[in-house]
Amino acid sequence: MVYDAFLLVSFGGPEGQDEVLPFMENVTRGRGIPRERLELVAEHYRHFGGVSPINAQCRALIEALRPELDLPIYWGNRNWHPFLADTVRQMRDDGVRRALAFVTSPFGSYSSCRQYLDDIARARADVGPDAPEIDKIRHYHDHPGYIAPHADAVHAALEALPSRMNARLVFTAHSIPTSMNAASGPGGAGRYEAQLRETAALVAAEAAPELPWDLVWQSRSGPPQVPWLEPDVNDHLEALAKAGVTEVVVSPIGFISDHLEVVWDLDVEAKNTAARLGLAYERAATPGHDPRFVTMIRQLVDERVLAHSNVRHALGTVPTWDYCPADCCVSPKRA
Ligand SMILES: CC1=C(CCC(=O)O)c2cc3nc(cc4[nH]c(cc5[nH]c(cc1n2)c(C)c5CCC(=O)O)c(CCC(=O)O)c4C)C(CCC(=O)O)=C3C
Ligand SMILES: [Fe+2]
Repeated sequence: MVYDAFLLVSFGGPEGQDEVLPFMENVTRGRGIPRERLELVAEHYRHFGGVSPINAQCRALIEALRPELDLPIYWGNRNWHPFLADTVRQMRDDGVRRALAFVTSPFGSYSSCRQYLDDIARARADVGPDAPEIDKIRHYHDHPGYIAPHADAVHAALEALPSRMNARLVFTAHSIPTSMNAASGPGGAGRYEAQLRETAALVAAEAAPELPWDLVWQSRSGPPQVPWLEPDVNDHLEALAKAGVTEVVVSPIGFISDHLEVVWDLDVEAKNTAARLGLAYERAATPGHDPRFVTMIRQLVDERVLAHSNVRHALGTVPTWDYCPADCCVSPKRA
């Protein structure tokens, strides 16, 4: 396949206090999120001057990608500037015909896959019939370029624990409604949790095969009567402390960078929970723009450009696919 541009697609985040509420409204539009939850999360952004770290992280990733890619690089977000529709319009004006899109989430599910596909489709429709074709790069939950930086980070965090006695690895990812998890993957195969479990197993095997580990969930939203994936990381820390664990490494394997859900929900909230319980706590880093992660993106581009080469880096067995079928990761509201 011939591509004439690379497109980074991300979540977006506010970059000042006056941008927090309009951003939050974009995120939650039509998603049934209670007003109190919205205000609570807005407060988290306010602690950082209303500036989410995510846009700077996207800019750093783009700079790291420039020497690796032979294609012009564009960037568009779901929820904040630069908005995807503006970027796709610019691509059209620049004469781009067919672009390859990399999404800043490695996993399936409506929130982490299909919603991005819908965003791309809507942006193209906004631009009109001469909008470029845009193909999304596959999931990369078990790519060596995703596993290795996480594993090194877990290793470094373990080294920072006071003794490594009675220590436990806690992997965490964004919680989603259980119905959304069930609808993840072709035919609704619960792929979100399955992929995350595989990522966790691979990172644990590479970083600390001798240690027990768990996969837990964070940043739950939505109305209380809707079931989301559990246990929550804070509840899990309580259970571990009760069971005699004294030291934990928390590894956010669900995320590629230290965005707000990492620097607030883990570095402030979960850390406070651990302190209250007397647990030694280290949070492992995310890939960010680690050179191996950047190389991974180049390899994923090559994989699609040289479709005949048949090289498909993967350490696990949960399959990945290039084009999501129509029944893949559908919104549970519409399912
Ligand atoms: C699976 C998943 C990922 C990982 C995949 C991916 O990376 O895409 C993710 C990432 C992110 N989520 C983010 C921020 C928010 N997510 C929210 C709300 C929600 N997230 C959900 C799921 C996910 N979210 C869901 C099911 C909701 C409920 C609303 C709905 O059904 O859609 C809300 C509203 C308040 C609240 O309800 O918490 C905010 C502000 C940011 C930016 C952080 C920054 O600014 O640094 C990032 C990277
Ligand atoms: Fe999908």
